[in-house]
Amino acid sequence: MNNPNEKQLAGEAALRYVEDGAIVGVGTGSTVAFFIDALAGMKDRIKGAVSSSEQSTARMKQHGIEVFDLNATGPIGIYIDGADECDPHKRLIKGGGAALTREKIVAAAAQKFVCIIDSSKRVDVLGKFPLPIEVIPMARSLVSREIVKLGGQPVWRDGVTTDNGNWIIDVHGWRITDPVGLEQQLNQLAGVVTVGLFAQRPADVVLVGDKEI
Ligand SMILES: O=C[C@H](O)[C@H](O)[C@H](O)COP(=O)(O)O
Repeated sequence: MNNPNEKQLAGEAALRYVEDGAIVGVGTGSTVAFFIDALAGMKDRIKGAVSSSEQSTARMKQHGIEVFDLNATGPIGIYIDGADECDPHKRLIKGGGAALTREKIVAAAAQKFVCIIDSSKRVDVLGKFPLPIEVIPMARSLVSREIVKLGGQPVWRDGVTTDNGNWIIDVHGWRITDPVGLEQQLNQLAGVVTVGLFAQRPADVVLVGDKEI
């Protein structure tokens, strides 16, 4: 079960990693919402943020936090985001909220990725949570057939369009023992925009509640 208390603790604890004058990379989701609310308390000490979704942008703007275009900032020091699953090597499944593509972009631009989760997200092997894959809409069936060949069960997240105008396939039934290999393999399929595996670029720090693991 997701634990809102631990999510709030993690969101607030992440402030420890935010330095004065920073442009902060900000992820998406219910745990990040706690982080954004906490960040609002120090908004006069930071320069602003780069956002990974329209949802997080709206919440930050409500708080008066300035949101920059990543093209205007160059590399950023810190990225704070949640996850759907986290293994002992800090490799993640993300994209339960369909924000995986912009999340992966901002994570790639950041020197340090701090992942904030509650204890329900910790697993030994990734894959119990269905793996989200963002696809170009015309490639949905093609990519789904390729996933079946790889032993997965693709389910179209019908009715969901990402901030980038694409669709999501959730893949059930994979026990992901080689996350880096699977991420590379799926990235090569025509029509795949982003795989919700963060294995080639795992988190640097994971906070479970207010405890760093
Ligand atoms: O697309 C959504 C993101 O990857 C979220 O960071 C992830 O789904 C975790 O969300 P939450 O903090 O709401 O459990």
